[in-house]
Amino acid sequence: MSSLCLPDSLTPLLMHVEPLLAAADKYQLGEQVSVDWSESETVDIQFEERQFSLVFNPDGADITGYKVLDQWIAPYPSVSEMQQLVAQKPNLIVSGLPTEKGCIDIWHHNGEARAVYCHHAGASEPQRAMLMVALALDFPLEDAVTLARAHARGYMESHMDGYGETGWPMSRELFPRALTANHPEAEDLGWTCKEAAVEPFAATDPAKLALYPVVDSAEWVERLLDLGVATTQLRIKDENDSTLEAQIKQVIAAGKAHQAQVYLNDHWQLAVEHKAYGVHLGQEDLDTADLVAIQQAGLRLGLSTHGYYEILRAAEFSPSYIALGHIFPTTTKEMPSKPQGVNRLALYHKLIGEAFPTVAIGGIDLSRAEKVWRTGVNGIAVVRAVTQAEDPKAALDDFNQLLVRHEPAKDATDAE
Ligand SMILES: Cc1ncc(COP(=O)(O)OP(=O)(O)O)c(N)n1
Ligand SMILES: Cc1ncsc1CCOP(=O)(O)O
Ligand SMILES: [Mg+2]
Repeated sequence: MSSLCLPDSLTPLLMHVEPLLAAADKYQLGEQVSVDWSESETVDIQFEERQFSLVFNPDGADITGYKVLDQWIAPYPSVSEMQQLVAQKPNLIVSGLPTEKGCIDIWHHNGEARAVYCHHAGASEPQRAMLMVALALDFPLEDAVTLARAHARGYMESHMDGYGETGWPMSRELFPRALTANHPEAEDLGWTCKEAAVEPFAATDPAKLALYPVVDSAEWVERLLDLGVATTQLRIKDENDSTLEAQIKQVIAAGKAHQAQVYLNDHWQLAVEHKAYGVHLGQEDLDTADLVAIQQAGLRLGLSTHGYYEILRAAEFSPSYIALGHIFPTTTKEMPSKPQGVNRLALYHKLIGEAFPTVAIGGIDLSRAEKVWRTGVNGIAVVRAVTQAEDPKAALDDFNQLLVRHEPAKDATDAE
């Protein structure tokens, strides 16, 4: 159970908060949230042991908790000025800053500013309501900001032409775009990007993604390919492994011989050098890897994501697939984020739609595979379910029997 306590002055927002909590309940997106109000000046949110506050446009300089600036009077500050300010102030959220052609939301992430941008801001009260609700449901800040903008737009559209979404935002058109070098307006906006713009990556065959074992040796890759696995990944985390390059060359050759999709985790330079089928990279790698070199070499790219904003950011790079995780607790990798669960996964898959193939990963075994598959994802990536199976061949057979599409993927979010 978490709680959301509003100051008296914000109680009119309850008419927006309550339907959102009902939608979160319907789609089982988090714990129950109790709502209250008080004479405090701040919005107070408690989630398990974590307690924090939020204040909109405070007069005084010193408040604890997030400080949200969402009321703007011309002349507006410049985007670059706000980018620099937010980079210095971890608790500052710049919300709906008007720009020449739209509006921008900016927040702090690990010493820098991140942003989403769109052309129509939507309605401000639903935007505030979603920000608070998403935080109370324990979405990370970047997802709360992103959802808030999508909901503001959905609400506004539904009141203008009846075609928007007043419940939980789902369709991609409502969501803002992550501001990266690939956004055609980034430069005109004055937004400084670390990454370079990149062309779309080569396609992967989604039909071959269904079962996607991730393993830590060339021996395992070859064993799986011999057993008919169509997509796999070599994931060697030891940078000092003296056999790394030899194993990489071995799996690339084996993948070609079997006409299989063999991805390499992390080691993109060696992947480019030896002309691998594809590379899998994490969010942090996006800041350092040379995506242009990977794309120009014709390699496929899979990207890890852990929530709404990261999905929107990944989409900007037009990867070959988007991985969504971790879905369930896992002991294979230490995860900084929380398990997403199948219900959030269903929404992420729906958001991505047909734009990119999707792969779910993290804690998936045979007993959980069916409900993951029903979300409509194109692939299920597993480590222990195969590598620790008593009989890996039997495990592959069991997965393969399950991971078949008999009919068009049902939309799990429409299920009552
Ligand atoms: C299919 C797939 N999805 C996610 C990951 C995780 O990648 P990353 O976030 O880069 O973490 P490491 O695997 O490098 O620890 C993956 N490897 N494959
Ligand atoms: C590499 C990785 N990335 C997110 S979860 C994960 C590990 C998944 O392993 P398992 O299938 O054993 O839970
Ligand atoms: Mg990685």
